[in-house]
Amino acid sequence: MAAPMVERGEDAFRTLFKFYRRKHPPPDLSNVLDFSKGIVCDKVLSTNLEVSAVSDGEASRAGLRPVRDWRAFGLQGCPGFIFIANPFLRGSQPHWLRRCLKTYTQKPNVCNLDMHMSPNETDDIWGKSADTLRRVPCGKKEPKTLLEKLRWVTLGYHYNWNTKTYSPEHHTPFPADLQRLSGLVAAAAGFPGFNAEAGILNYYRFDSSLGIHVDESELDLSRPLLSFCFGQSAIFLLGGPRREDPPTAMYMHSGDVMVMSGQSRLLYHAVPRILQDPPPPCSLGTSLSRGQGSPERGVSGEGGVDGEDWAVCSRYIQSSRVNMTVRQVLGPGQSFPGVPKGSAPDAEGGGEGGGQKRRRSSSGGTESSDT
Ligand SMILES: O=C(O)CCC(=O)C(=O)O
Ligand SMILES: [Fe+2]
Repeated sequence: MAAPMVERGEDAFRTLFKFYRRKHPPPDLSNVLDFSKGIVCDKVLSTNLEVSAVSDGEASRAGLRPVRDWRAFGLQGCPGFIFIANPFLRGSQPHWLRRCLKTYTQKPNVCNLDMHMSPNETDDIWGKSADTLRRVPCGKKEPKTLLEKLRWVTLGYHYNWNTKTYSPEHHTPFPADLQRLSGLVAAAAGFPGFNAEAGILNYYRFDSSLGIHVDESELDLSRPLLSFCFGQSAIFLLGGPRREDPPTAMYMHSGDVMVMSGQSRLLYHAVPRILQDPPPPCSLGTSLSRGQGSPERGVSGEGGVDGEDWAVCSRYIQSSRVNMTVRQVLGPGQSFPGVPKGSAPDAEGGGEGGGQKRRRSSSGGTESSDT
């Protein structure tokens, strides 16, 4: 069945969300835009980047190709929306994926499991899951590991899913490497001086989705929102400024990056589906693999992902998708209401000191039918 005709009407977004989420019969994906194929229709526009804003060396140290080689697109009717089709160097996605699974899951970062488990139980999610993930063959029924139960992690200014706010009291250092990566992508997109202050990492399984929402909790909405995806492909729906506006459906493949800025910063969006069999070209098989036989491209001197860690990452990602959204919360010189200027905590985070429905419930994050 073809995608339903979307009308400007109350339920246009909801109708398409349900259409793409449906399992039986599987939805017709022929209307889903695939930026990895380039400019395939007049809705897709080419976008110029600030090629000289990022040196090749800086890009390479963050695991990115030279900016002149990035393929960036815009969308008719969505000014400020930039889709960058996998700008990562071959072999650098495993590095970032391992950061999402092994490092950013550590305290003092906050995750959904903290809502109903003791700090002791959630203090080493990777360590408590790795052996099982390495050992148990795919398809074998075993109790879920903590990594498989993980739905979201927050970084920097920790998003409060209940009040939908950030606060100066709940802040921990933002990971310096992710801050650098975000600064480079933002600069290439025309936003020099981007200061990554908050991150929401979403961990999706095949039955997860992220409900229709708009990200408006940041105090300075003139700064872009960046989104990085790893793992299984997903369908992303980008709507309009009103909740009921009909959305455009697009694939997000592993390595793809989105920048939501300008008018598109406040567009409604959702992730109705994670795809089990990504359509070709499947970026998982090529760009996310460590590239057998080829030298590993390390990032910032981190070196490659060793075999033991890769066994865990690759097993996990066979049935998962990880998305990082990075936000600047405060504008330059801005402070939280009631907090005198200059008293905000250090958001730079010199080290690693270190919530789908985004119908955000108390536990927030992605929703899946098994939680
Ligand atoms: O997973 C995605 O691609 C979207 C995530 C998102 O919209 C969010 O975290 O606000
Ligand atoms: Fe969002």
